[in-house]
Amino acid sequence: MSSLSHFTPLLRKPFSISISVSRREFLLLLLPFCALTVHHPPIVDIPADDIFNKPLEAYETALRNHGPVIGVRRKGRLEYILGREYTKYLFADDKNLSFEEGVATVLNLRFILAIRGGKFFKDVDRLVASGMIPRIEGITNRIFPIFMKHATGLVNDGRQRGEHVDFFAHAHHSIAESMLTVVMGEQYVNDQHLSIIEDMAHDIANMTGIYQNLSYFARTFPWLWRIANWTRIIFGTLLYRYFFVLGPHIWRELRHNTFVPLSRSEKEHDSDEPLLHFMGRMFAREDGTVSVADTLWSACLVLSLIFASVHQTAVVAVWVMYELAARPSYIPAIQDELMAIVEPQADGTHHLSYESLRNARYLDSFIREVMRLKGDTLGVCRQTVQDTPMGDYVIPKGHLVIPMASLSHRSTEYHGEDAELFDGFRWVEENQPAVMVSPAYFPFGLNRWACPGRVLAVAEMKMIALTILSLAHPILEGGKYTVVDPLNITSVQPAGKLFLSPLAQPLI
Ligand code: HEM
Repeated sequence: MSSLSHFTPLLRKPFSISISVSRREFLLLLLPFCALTVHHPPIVDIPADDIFNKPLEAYETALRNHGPVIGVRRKGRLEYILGREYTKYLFADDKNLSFEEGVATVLNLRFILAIRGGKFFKDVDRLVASGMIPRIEGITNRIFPIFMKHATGLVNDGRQRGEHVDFFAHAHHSIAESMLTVVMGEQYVNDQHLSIIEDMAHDIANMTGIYQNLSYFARTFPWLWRIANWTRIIFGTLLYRYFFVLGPHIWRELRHNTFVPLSRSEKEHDSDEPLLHFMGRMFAREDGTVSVADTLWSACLVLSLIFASVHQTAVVAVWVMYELAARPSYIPAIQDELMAIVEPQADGTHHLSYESLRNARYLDSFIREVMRLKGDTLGVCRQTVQDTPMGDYVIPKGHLVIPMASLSHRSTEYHGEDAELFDGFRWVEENQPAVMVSPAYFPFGLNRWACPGRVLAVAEMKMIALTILSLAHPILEGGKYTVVDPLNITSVQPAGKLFLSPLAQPLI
């Protein structure tokens, strides 16, 4: 019997977080004294085919049969998977379970932790949380016309060709242009820069292994695949295009201007300031200049921001549009809502401000329901930085720990008896917007490291959906789509032929 097992009944009770965490700390103190008898979680062998083709059933069955903490080997790595009851501990315990270590491991970016005192994630977080989100009103005003322009082009294109549209390319392109505008300013938006941003977002997605599950070679020889992939991307897109083409502009903006350091600046919320100038203020020295090292670092931060913001939002926007097309009965209420919130302008055009997007409650609820039920399995993760007690077990240091999202997102204890049922408007009266995370709903993560860009992400998804619905009716061939990578729902868009049937009279 485990020497820790006499604590087990206590840990199984539904303690408040503060009590349970202190118990876990107590257990940690005991660890050195009972190191010889600690129990590691059972290692469960799940065939690779099941992991990649039906992960939800495979992992849920394994957790049901072997307990709520199990070890599973995937792509040559031993990972620990948690059932619903332990998920909240994972998010609460920032000391033992590191977000930065975990994400760096999963994205194949461990070297980033060794640079600049390991401040990479904190800097990106600050950029988004302080440089973008406080300016969300101004940002929305600047980028809404971009979404409207591309939606009009897409619907016209679909009509002229009489064919289905590439909705992922549309979402990716619109978001990339928006981000280029927000990060560098309107004057830098041109076809060449846009194609670099788009290719970079795509390549980094590739580099981090997002499409790895889809390739037999990558799944079977992960190390060889990583080396080949990295070499191609670093010497191709990254150096040749990003650093040599966009790099000089970033250099000029940061090195040829002087900035009032953020600590002294009075205009904290200048809504028209490109993010690059916010970076200038963030890294400005006392004399207002930005050092060479900080300029190069800023170029890297821009790169990671492009990846974090473009790819995933585009993928989830596809999920939302495909679900709307697959469930057309929800569309009239969302179109009515659009008519109620849209702001007619003096020049005859229509605008959607951040405030009006916030009032799109039916669409917001629909987005939340899509994100809850689209089938997330192993999405967010942490890595143990020391041996970490979890229930009856101790998870050894240096391993990824991943909550099984479906067990929380579809839990009847959290969401009621009809938890599995898709009810697109269930959140309208509940007052739980799509950005509000909890142990019951964490597609944007939870607690300290919850996605800092989720307010912008949801606003962009709303702009993408509403601009299309104002012009056309989305129809999926056969009324269905297929899930391409069931293990990577959030990062790989579903497949299906989407047609946009133009409305007789555009709504806006
Ligand atoms: C639908 C789109 C998006 C989804 C589903 C998403 C999801 C996530 C998730 C799950 C995490 C990790 C949270 C955790 O482990 O607790 C994360 C982190 C992060 N996200 Fe997002 N995200 C989205 C869009 C965005 C956008 C638009 C931005 C930037 C404007 C952004 C910036 C970041 C950053 C910088 C982090 C790192 C964590 C931090 O710095 O605190 N994300 N996101």
